Amino acid sequence: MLKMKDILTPMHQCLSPDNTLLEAVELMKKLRIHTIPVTDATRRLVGVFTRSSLYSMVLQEKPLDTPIGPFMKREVETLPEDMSPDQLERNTEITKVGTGIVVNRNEQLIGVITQSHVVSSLLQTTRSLKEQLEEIIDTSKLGAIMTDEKRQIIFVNRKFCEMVGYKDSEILYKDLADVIPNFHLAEMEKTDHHRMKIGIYHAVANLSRYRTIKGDEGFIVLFQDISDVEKMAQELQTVLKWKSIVQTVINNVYDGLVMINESKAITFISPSLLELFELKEREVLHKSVDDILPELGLSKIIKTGISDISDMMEVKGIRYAVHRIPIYQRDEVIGAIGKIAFRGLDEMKELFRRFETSQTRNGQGESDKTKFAHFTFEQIMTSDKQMEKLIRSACKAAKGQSTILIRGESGTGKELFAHAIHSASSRKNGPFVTVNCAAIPEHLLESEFFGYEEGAFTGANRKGKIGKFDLANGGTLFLDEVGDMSFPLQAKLLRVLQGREFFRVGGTERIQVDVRIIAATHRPLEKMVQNGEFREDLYYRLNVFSFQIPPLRNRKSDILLLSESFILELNRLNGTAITGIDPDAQATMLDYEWPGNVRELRNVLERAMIFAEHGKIKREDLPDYMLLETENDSTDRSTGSSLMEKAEKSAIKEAMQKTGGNKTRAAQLLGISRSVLYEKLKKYEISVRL
Ligand SMILES: Nc1ncnc2c1ncn2[C@@H]1O[C@H](COP(=O)(O)OP(=O)(O)OP(=O)(O)O)[C@@H](O)[C@H]1O
Repeated sequence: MLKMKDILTPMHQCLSPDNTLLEAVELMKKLRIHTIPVTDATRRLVGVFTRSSLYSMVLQEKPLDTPIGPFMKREVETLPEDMSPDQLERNTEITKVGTGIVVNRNEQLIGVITQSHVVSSLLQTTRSLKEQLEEIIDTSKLGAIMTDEKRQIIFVNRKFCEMVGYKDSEILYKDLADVIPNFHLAEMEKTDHHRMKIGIYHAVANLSRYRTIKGDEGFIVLFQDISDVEKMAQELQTVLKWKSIVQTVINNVYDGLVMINESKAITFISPSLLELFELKEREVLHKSVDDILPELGLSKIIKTGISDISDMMEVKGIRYAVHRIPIYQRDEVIGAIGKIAFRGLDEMKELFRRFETSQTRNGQGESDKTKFAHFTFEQIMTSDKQMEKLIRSACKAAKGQSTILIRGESGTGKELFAHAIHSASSRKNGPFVTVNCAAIPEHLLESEFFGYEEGAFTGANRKGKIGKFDLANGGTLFLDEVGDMSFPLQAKLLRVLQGREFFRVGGTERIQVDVRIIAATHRPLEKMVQNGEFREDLYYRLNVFSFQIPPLRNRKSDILLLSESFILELNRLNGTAITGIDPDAQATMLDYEWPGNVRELRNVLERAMIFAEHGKIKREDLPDYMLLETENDSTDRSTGSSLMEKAEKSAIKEAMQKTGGNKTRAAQLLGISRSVLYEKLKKYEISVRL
């Protein structure tokens, strides 16, 4: 860029109009310029004495002492001294005069600018620009080459020489293809960036075209060395690999892990912990642990710097303990780790014990169980409208003294209802005694009900025994599986129900009792009455209030509601850490027919929870027969019932095999009652000797 101060020749000496021709020629010679400014006494410019002024004086043979005033040129092109470089450059391009006269604002002479000064200054600027550009290109991290129209290399920079391993003299004027054999112009032109290997370097090449002075087309190719980037990518891969290894280790070695920094912000949290507390990583990271998981009490470790173990705590029925450990750097606490244990807490038995004593367990021993009702209507969980109506009606019926008959498939909650009715009745403080009419051997049924007098039998029981009616005096007698009672006993029962009195086996004393009867059965009593298997009079005696509990398959919403509550209860009972059921498994459960109803649901969950151990129950944790049934069900619903029977048969066979033919245990395993198991064994002709 042209600058006034670089090209200006200051004029300390100049001419006045009175100076002679001789003085003018002498000054021209001395200053070696052809145009000399002429000023007045105040240095104001009045004209210029040029070579043409000199020629005309000589041609007119003016003597050497002639004053130059009349011969000087008066119209002078002047340049203001504060001209900007841009204006100066523009003026240089358009001016016709060889010497510019520079004046100040008062038209006083400052100096002159000659064309030769401008040219040499321009040359100098161009040269330094070229040098700067070459330096930039040469020190660039990009390899650069330039070819002429014949693909011959006419310029290379230092980085490119380094990449190809040649000196510039070995490359210049060589064909591009000879220097980089894998440089394929056609391919290069397809994309903006082309990855290629040059020597040991990984590079991205970028091609552009330019017009040579002759108007032909040459190329400029820039090569970006991405070896470092590649190396970084490889390192990143390794780091990522290690990250997943460490993550897997952390997830498996610890049940749950959370780390915080000195500002109590969460810096790491393991997936199992997120799942346990139903959190999302992005909502948790870098947030204060006091806001997200205050129950862990982790932040206090930052203050105390002393590690400790929490008491047993509980979330969603899953018990856990937190081992809080400070992280030290030199003597300073820079964070803390919370190690949460919730799987296999065997080693924490002591904590368990402490916890257990603070909880009231519902198992209170067999004898108590038979004497008191353990459930109330509040404990019957449902979100089903029909069930809710049923509960309301049963609640009302409970207030009276009438006999109540509860109907429903196996495992629907008939016994639960019986308990609840008793608990809601005026007899709630009296005994609640259960007799499973199907489980007592035929020949003992009578003595079970009515007891026997001392000496009625020989052997171990000769001391006598009071029967269930006696036991239930003042309370409720629950006759479960009443449809499975033998015909003769039905008559005896009817008599008691009518007269509220009976004789003990071997006794003569008439015993009177105040007992309310609640009976339950899954059997079709009406059909049995028709077939003469069940006494009609007993049927009417029992059927004063009758409640039909709908099967679980008809109250789908209860499947999930009950599951949720069973998971909580079973986590507590078995020390598992199940957080829920994943959507696939839920769909399977909703599809399934649940022949064993709520009892089967509980058993299926218990088994699945033991398989899954922690996290969510997955479809594969459910029993095979359920998967088989729901699979077949979804592929072909028209053959549903036969497939269900097939699945049921195989489940029963499996249970019988597993229990070595023990029907009580097999029925428990299947979640059905013994009498239902008998029926099914008969229906499917499954041999008891397996
Ligand atoms: N609505 C419910 N809410 C909570 N638990 C339930 C519910 N219904 C049933 N259960 C549970 O399911 C299991 C089976 O219930 P219950 O023994 O009362 O069924 P049942 O109809 O009497 O069976 P069976 O005819 O085989 O004797 C029990 O553990 C009971 O606590």
